[in-house]
Amino acid sequence: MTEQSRAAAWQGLPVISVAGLSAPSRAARGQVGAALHAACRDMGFFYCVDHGIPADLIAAVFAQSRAFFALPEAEKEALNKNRSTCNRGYEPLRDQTLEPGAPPDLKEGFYIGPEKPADDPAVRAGRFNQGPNQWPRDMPEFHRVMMEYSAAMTELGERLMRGIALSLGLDENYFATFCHDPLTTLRLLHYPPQPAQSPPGQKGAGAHTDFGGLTLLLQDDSGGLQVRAPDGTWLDAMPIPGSFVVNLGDMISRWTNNRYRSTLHRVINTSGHERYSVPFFHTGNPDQVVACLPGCLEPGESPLWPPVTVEDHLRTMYDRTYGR
Ligand SMILES: O=C(O)CCC(=O)C(=O)O
Ligand SMILES: [Fe+2]
Repeated sequence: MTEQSRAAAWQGLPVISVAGLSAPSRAARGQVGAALHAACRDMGFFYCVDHGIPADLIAAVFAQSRAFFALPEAEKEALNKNRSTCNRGYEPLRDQTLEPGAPPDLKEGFYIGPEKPADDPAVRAGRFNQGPNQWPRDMPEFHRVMMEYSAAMTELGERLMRGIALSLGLDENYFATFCHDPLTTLRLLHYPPQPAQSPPGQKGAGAHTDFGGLTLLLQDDSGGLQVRAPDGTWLDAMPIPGSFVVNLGDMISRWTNNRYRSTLHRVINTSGHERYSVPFFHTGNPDQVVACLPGCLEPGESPLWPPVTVEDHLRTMYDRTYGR
């Protein structure tokens, strides 16, 4: 690696206990809001602890994910997301290029979203990323575990968005329409060890920002996730057992005119073994128009981006990174 990197767990990425967000006391919730404010402004990334997601559910998600990626190639291919009208299912190795100009990403994945039947009005209208999932046939626990986890994570995403509202001095429910019937994506990822003789610039996931509202990431103990600090160095986001790495997506930077950051990050799996991670994207309601918040503009300052809907931004970014 030619670029400087350094350990971030205690040198840059804060660890935030979010237990207070569920407290009846407004002051306790406000304290979490203040911690979120500093983290979102400085880094756009933090470790989230005391989140209430059961450890056995997290362990079950990892176990099912490992079992899925160990299936014969033909069984995974039968669920290729090319067969889905809404980007659900299996994403083969090197399918996505997150970093423009870099080699395709050395990762394979599996996409799961809210289940909508083919006759749902949004699905009939061809709305982006909405529709039925594809499920592996001979993994009896897979569906239940993933749906239970998605439901718990959707709730955690909503809870954190209330904290973000507080952190911006807004009404706690400011993002309620954004959190209503949200697009969410549960993404299982598997990174093979990166071979020593790789093409220049090869990564597991090229440098990118996330597209939606919040990302809540589980990572195993391999390491390899790096976050770009404001001074341009790459920080290693070391695994902290029991935590989520939370980062803000493009919707929050657009809302706040970059007061809160949607920060570049990437993965390089130099651990020498398989790496598994599970990002959950709380992308938001597809119809939400995201435009610069009035409180985030100084007199004479202009918005950095025009208003956009969640759905339009997401479609643009999928097209860009999957080369369509
Ligand atoms: O695997 C990771 O640790 C990060 C994945 C990621 O950044 C993404 O899927 O957007
Ligand atoms: Fe990401």
